[in-house]
Amino acid sequence: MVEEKELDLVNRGLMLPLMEEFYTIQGEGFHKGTAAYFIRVGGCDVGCHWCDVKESWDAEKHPPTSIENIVSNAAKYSDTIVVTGGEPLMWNMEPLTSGLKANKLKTHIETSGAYPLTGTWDWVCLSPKKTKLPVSEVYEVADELKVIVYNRHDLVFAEEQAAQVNENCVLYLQPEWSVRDKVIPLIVDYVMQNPKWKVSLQTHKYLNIP
Ligand SMILES: C[S@@+](CC[C@H](N)C(=O)[O-])C[C@H]1O[C@@H](n2cnc3c(N)ncnc32)[C@H](O)[C@@H]1O
Ligand SMILES: Nc1nc2[nH]cc(C(=O)O)c2c(=O)[nH]1
Ligand code: SF4
Ligand SMILES: [Mg+2]
Repeated sequence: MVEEKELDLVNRGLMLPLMEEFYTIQGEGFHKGTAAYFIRVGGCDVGCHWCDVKESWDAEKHPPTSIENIVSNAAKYSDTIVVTGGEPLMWNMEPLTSGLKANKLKTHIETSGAYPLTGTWDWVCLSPKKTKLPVSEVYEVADELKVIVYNRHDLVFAEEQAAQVNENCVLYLQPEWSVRDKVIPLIVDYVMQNPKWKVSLQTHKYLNIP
């Protein structure tokens, strides 16, 4: 019975399968270098073969946690909260972001955009994936587009995705970590030839922080 009730609360976004939460420095994209509290929500079915957090995929491995607990923890650490996963938009983000906003916290999301947008966001980082493309409403609100480059074709994909975001969206190419030595030269050349793009690195991995 308890489990059924929890399932209902998770389905409504009042509890979330919480994988981990940690205070660190945003390593990637527009807000790189900014201290932020990360909330990593379990569950993802997008299936990127190079995903650096595959342990997040199975939501059932992560304990349903009440958003009151998540919010009160977050508020102790930072005024900037990054919600990531897993794919956070698999869940109803409205209760979590309402709670964060009630505490005057800035809400940022890292998402593949593969599910409809829920929640209230100060910053949306859209990282689209070929295996499960973003829904149109996420292209409309994205503040930054961050395309992961694993091979040359990802530069073609990046342009296709850039054609769909709003005009104020900041454009980033980020090397896939395991092939960084091979793709960084491609990205550097491409950005110099196409300066509407910027380079994003996973700087937390160079800094040896979470
Ligand atoms: C783990 S994902 C979680 C959020 C969401 N599922 C998404 O993909 O945007 C967080 C960010 O890390 C990026 N990422 C994941 N694995 C990576 C890797 N091996 N190299 C570079 N970036 C990676 C994703 O593209 C995304 O921008
Ligand atoms: N420091 C740090 N910055 C990040 N930016 C996006 C991350 C993510 O996994 O969503 C991430 C992460 O895992 N750590
Ligand atoms: S969408 Fe994000 S969490 Fe899901 S597999 Fe891809 S990188 Fe990993
Ligand atoms: Mg990460």
